[in-house]
Amino acid sequence: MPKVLVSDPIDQVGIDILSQVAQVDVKTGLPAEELIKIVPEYDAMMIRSETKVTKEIIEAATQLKIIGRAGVGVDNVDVPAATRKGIVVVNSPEGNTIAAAEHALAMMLSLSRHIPEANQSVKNNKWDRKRFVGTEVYKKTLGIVGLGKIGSHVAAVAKAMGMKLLAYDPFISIERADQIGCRLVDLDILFREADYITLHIPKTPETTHIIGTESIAKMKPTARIINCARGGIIDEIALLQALREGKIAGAALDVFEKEPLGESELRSLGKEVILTPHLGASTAEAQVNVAVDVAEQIRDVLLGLPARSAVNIPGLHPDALQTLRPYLQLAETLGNMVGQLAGGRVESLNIRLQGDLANNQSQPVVVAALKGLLSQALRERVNYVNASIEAKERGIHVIETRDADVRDYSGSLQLSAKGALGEHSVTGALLGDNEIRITSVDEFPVNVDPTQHMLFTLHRDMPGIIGRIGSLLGSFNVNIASMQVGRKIVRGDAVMVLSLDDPLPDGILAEIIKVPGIKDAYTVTL
Ligand SMILES: NC(=O)C1=CN([C@@H]2O[C@H](COP(=O)(O)OP(=O)(O)OC[C@H]3O[C@@H](n4cnc5c(N)ncnc54)[C@H](O)[C@@H]3O)[C@@H](O)[C@H]2O)C=CC1
Ligand SMILES: O=C(O)CCC(=O)C(=O)O
Repeated sequence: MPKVLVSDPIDQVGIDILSQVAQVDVKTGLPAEELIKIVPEYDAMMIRSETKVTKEIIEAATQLKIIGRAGVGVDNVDVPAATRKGIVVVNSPEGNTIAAAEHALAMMLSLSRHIPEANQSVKNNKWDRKRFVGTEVYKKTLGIVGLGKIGSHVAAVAKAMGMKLLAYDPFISIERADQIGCRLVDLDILFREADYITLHIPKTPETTHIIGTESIAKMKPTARIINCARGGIIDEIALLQALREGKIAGAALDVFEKEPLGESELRSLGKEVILTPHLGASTAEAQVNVAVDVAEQIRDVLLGLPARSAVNIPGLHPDALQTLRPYLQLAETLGNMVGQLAGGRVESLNIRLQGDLANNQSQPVVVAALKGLLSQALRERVNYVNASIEAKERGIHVIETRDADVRDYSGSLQLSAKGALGEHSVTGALLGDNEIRITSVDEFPVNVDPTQHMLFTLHRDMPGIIGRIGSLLGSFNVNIASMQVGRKIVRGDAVMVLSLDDPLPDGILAEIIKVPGIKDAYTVTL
């Protein structure tokens, strides 16, 4: 039975799902050294934000297949290291959207009405109403940085509260922002005009310290900042100084440059600052959502099924995946075949997606072709996660072309690879029952059912040649299952594709090439 390590607190519903297929060990709060020691035992890890899955932990893992992050941000996982090792990283992109958005809105209202301090004051037996006069959010301007899932929900609620909405998101269209009721502006305008600024972006090199001394200098002295996204998007030292000097009116932070927040002068500030311990996703509903979402994906991957929200392989809706699955098999077979025809050391792979395959959902087909191409060299080390990165590291130049007008079959795929034995191409399609057919080799039309052992020849189309090859194979006790010849003109060049019941013995290729009229011969083993 596979083993799953749950190293952060996860809702029981997730543990129950995993327990159907695996032994589940819940060990929370382990130091990194302990994780490095025990990770070789595990096939899967399930985490929230506390566990940092570092390169060292990933390198120590010997059978880890999947890391499941019960939440959105995967910045606590070294995704490139996982990818290189072929480990799938999955998350729950939507499970805590509402929780995080509501936390940001709660922070905004709490800042406006000083709720945490007022509450503390009453609990301290005071009745101080003057100190806690607040401001309304109605008709104020909210600047939303990052108009994705959480930012959009914040926008919808803020709009209902009568706020004016500005947004900055370089990856969102004006039409989408219009639909949400936001005016898309550049960051400079947002900083200058907003009364409240709420951050809903991932932490990346571009977004690190996007709020710092320079940006704060552009803000209104009445501005309030809310960060329920990631620590480090705000420069905490610059923020502290700005709050002390009254350059802005307040800040509400759920996330910090270092978590848990250690010694920090932010703690010493008054009602202008609200701090929560990374609670954005901490609602009962969100924790059930993310636990189910991620546990189901871990279960599926352990059962050999694809994950629906992998961050390091092309994601696909399950329905789309169902349609694409036979094409993935086709692409892998063709990739494997063309890699062998090209003789390894492939420099370039041209992938031509034709007919229905020319749509944008077919990216995984490209990955499958690369997986097939590299499978001779890397065997089980290559998978859907690391195929693209392995191809890149080997310097394989991948060119994709899409042609929806080629309609010989509903969808077909042509791969051309240039390697040690020159440039070769194979085209394949699926028959009605999803059976794979090779429909051309080096542009010569054929109709071949690929089998484990195959022989390809390039020869002159002339009488007697097929018989000679047949006799030669017979003399080596190799049984021919089927044979196909493809030619463009009579007595010109032709290809012969033989499916064999037996592997070709050593030395036979050299004999085949000696047959008069044979120009080249290749073996392929699938
Ligand atoms: N405090 C908490 O507990 C939680 C925090 N989060 C964090 O909230 C953030 C947003 O999450 P979602 O809305 O689900 O993600 P999302 O992917 O739906 O949205 C992120 C948006 O940021 C935009 N973006 C990316 N780079 C940008 C840049 N340089 N400038 C401006 N916009 C940029 C993207 O175009 C996208 O629209 C993530 O960092 C996530 O980790 C999410 C859930 C809970
Ligand atoms: O697991 C948590 O509570 C943190 C959630 C979070 O930050 C995220 O989903 O990105």
